[in-house]
Amino acid sequence: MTLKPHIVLLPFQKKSSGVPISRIKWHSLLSRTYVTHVPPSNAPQVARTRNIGIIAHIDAGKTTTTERMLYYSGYTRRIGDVDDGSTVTDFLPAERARGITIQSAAITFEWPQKPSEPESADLVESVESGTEPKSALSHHINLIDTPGHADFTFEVRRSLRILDGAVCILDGVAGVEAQTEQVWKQAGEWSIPRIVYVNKLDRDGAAFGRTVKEVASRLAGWPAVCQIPWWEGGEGRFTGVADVVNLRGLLYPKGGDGKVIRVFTLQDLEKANPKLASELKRARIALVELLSEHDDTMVDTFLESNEDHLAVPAMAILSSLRRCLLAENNRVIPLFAGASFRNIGVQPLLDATVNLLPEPRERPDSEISIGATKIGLQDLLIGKLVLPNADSQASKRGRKHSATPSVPPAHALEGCALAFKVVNDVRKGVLVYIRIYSGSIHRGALLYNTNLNVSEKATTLLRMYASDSLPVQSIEAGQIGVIAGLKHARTGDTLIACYGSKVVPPEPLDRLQLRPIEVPPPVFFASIEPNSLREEKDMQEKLALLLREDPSLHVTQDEDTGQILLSGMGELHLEIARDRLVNDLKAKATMGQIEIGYRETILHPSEAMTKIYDRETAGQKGKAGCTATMEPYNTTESQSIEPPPSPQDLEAWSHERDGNLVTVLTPKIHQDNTSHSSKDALLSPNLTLPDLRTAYLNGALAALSRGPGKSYQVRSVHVTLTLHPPTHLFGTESTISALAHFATIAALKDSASKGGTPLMEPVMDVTISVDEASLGPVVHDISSSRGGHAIRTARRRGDQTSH
Ligand SMILES: Nc1nc2c(ncn2[C@@H]2O[C@H](COP(=O)(O)OP(=O)(O)OP(=O)(O)O)[C@@H](O)[C@H]2O)c(=O)[nH]1
Repeated sequence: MTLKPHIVLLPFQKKSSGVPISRIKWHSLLSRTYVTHVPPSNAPQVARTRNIGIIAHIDAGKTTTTERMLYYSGYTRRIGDVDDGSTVTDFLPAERARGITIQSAAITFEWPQKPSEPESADLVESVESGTEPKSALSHHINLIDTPGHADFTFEVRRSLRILDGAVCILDGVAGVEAQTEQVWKQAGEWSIPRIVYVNKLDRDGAAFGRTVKEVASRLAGWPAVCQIPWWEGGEGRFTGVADVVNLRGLLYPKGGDGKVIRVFTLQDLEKANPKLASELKRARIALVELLSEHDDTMVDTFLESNEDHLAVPAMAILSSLRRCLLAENNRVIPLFAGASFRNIGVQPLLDATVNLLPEPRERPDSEISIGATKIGLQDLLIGKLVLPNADSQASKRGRKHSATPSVPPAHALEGCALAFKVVNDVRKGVLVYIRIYSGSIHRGALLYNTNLNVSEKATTLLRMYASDSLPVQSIEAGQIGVIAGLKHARTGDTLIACYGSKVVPPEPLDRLQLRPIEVPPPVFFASIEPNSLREEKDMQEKLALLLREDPSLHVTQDEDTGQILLSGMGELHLEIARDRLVNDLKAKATMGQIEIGYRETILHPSEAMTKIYDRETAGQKGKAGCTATMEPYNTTESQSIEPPPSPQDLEAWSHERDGNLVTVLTPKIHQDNTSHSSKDALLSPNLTLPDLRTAYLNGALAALSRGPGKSYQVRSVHVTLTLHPPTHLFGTESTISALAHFATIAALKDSASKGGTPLMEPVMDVTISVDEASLGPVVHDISSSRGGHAIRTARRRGDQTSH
């Protein structure tokens, strides 16, 4: 089979050296005319959609690469520059001022550019039958540019969960860096297929071979080298790439914008640059060998090609790479080369994202939860879920328990989306970025927020092009879009649309939540004060908006001083939050010094402290009680800690949160709501056992949020709350929660009276990678001036750095 590249080779030109060189314009095929037409479709097809993220260490060149992508796709007419603050994606003033990406920006563009003439049916058929690469047809790319700084890890995680694939950019000089390993691991947690782009190969000290080795050792995979760098004269200037899949050289004329590329076939290359040609052949052999180890079809193709590595068709290699990349537990990492700043290598990278990374339907079913039940969304839609009624909220709403299990009315679900980002736009107001996981969301649809239990109307739907937007009528499954004007939705909320615009979806769809992201506890805080009393309300509103945008920020109020405290993940995180609040949202407020979020703990176990509530409220008799005991709890040994031994008729339930363990002990409740020791109904009719546990847990957590010493959060304690029938009966959820709160505070005070509440400061385990020569000074610096301890130094395999 001969591979027809989706580029037109212009007639050979003879250079003075006599070497034939073909000259192409990337995607110039798009100007061809065709006879048969595909009917135009308004909704972009899911198969032609890629939801792609760019992940990397800070400064690896994510924004620079994104700017080139936008330029080559025709979205921008000039190339934006990070260094003069003229990029499209880093559009926040703070991002432009600092030259770093803070918020992920979602941008949509077409790659290759949509042709002026409709695509021919022949071409579509060739792509569908696998004789032409997918990149021969225009695709809809939703690109998320993510921040690289460690303080914005949460922002990266939030973007990662909605991606179908990712491009990991490496700095060709620095290689695989600490944050690269981190984000790589995080992307792995969501099983996101990833390709690697080695950038900055134009810089002095760039080492492609070493970077490939680091990909193998530090990202724990098998690098499938799809391109090798083309250095002028073998070691000089970086001038292009040799394409291992298609066996050709792509030379970028110096100083150009990268749109014109000279293509060399292998035969051309053998004459023009024999060294590169032989490297290219060796790389091809290695690629075919690697794929054969992971993909049986490649073994067959290799045998059919008379065991000639060079004769294996390019399309077979592309398909094999794709199969490996999409396989469960994949370890093959396709690797590309370039220098985005010099406009080298970006178009082939775009082709690779289309050809290798999956479309939304090729991803595993998205995990959802309905109460404590976890299931795939598609499984829910095809009726695989049967919920036991104990888990249902029926009892909460005063409905009687029913013996028959309930099947969720999945057919009522019109659309299900995740709000993955909230941004306040100066002109357009609050924009909520959503990814649709099922069905579609139409303009005017009533959306039920299952996290907040509120409904709101999607009056305006938009497709975003960085800071520009285009109104649309609907957003379909697999797509990313924006809803403007929502008043409540926060980052991470699940939004549900039901047929018939029901205000509350039928049970249990009202509790359907797409897998949430754990928000890590904050470690730094600062006070925020309005400049005058009149500004307080406005500041509070703007803080609320900031929290909708970024759930890793927390706002609390000191009960004694009334001071408002803003806490976050790091100093930079809080500084940026202040910039957003004061400069962008124009709140008239001042932020105090950034301080460390200490924690309080206890040293001794407490006595059992019981609190009883026995009173008539609104004509109803109520009686409830709770006993709390507390003991030190070592989180590092949490695996080995078992729930405390409980008497035979008691049942233990434990929950760990922010380094504390809360155990709730209740009698074993029989089906008829009685227990072993009593024939009376144990729980009031409006209360289920899960409700009771949640109420206890909330009460205990509220008590632990403020220590008795210096009002810092309490950590490393184990609270045990016990419900004793028949004393502790008939409370409502809020009285039970309040009792658990008071009982826990009493236990905390009792422990504190025995040995005080020592303060704990956050300690981080940090891995520092340095070259061997700098090891001594760095260790000295850490221990002498920064009070740190180097726990271990080790040499990375196959690399000159120690950590
Ligand atoms: N020499 C060279 N410099 C590059 C290249 N790509 C990016 N840079 C420079 O590297 C610096 C960082 O580039 P960015 O694109 O902002 O990197 P980033 O990964 O988006 O950075 P953050 O958003 O802060 O995480 C800028 O000064 C770029 O001009 C390249 O291919 N070659």
